[in-house]
Amino acid sequence: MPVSTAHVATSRSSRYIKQLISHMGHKTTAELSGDGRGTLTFAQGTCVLTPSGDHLGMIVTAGDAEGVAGVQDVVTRHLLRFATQESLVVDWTEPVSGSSLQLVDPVVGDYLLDHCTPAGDVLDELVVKTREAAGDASGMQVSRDEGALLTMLVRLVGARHAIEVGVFTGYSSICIAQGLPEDGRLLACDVSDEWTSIARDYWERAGVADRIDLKVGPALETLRALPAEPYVDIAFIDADKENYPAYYEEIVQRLRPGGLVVLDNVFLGGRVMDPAYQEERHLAMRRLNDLIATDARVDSVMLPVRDGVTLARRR
Ligand SMILES: C[S@@+](CC[C@H](N)C(=O)[O-])C[C@H]1O[C@@H](n2cnc3c(N)ncnc32)[C@H](O)[C@@H]1O
Repeated sequence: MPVSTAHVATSRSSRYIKQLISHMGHKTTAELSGDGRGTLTFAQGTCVLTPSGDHLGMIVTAGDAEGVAGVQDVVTRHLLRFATQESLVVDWTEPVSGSSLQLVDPVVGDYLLDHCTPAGDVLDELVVKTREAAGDASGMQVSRDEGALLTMLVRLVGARHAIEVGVFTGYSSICIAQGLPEDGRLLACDVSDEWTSIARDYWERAGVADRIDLKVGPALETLRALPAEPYVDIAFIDADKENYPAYYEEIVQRLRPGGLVVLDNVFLGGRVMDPAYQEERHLAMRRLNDLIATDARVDSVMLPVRDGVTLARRR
């Protein structure tokens, strides 16, 4: 389903959203949610309006490019009519389908892989081993730049207590553990004995096995059994997407002030922006991304690293 967005520079976004919702509510379905977002639903498609201090965010989706143009036209005309005290520039992006979004240009992707700290022999060998053992599923492994980012974040936070949800063959756990001090601990959660047996082998080879406690079983049960205290310095979530909101909730309440939760795949390959995708994992990720952006417990930023990485830092 084609999607198009516009960021309109203005300090009056909340006011415009209320005006649009109130005015268009006479002609179409118009809803204002508790966090100030507006949704206009037309026969051709929808427009979601998001308020911000310095701009109005708009996302239009429709069945085809013609429908997108129709919704853009109605919303733009009304918005410009309400903007009597300023001259707004409404510049829509070309419509693109969520599943065909090019999140990182391959040229940029290759260039940045060549410009971060080398991963080292053990991690390079683990990439090869994972490809042999897991075939197509090896795509679940974090990339070298994302691994370097994890090590960097662990060090920047000065972490001693880390949690990982989603171990697979252990690449990201090695990156996290390598950032910990000698007496640091990583609680690594996964349901698979098969994948984590490879992880154990490579943790040994990387010299970090003594810092990692592996817990095989549903991660939600493992997290719920942890002390309900703010002792966690950093957590990395990279497992079943349907459970992300529950993982986030269990972890955020255990983060110490300044502690960080890192969430992988928050774009779901671009599908999170495209309402044509309505499976449970799409709905869960959309819900969580919206929640984190307005969660008063954390400061957050979403990075276009690979498939999207959110950093949420406990206040
Ligand atoms: C995307 S992979 C993790 C990749 C890993 N971070 C890496 O860098 O190699 C997702 C992992 O989550 C695990 N997983 C899926 N559902 C789970 C659950 N309910 N609890 C714990 N782990 C789960 C899978 O077994 C899989 O190994």
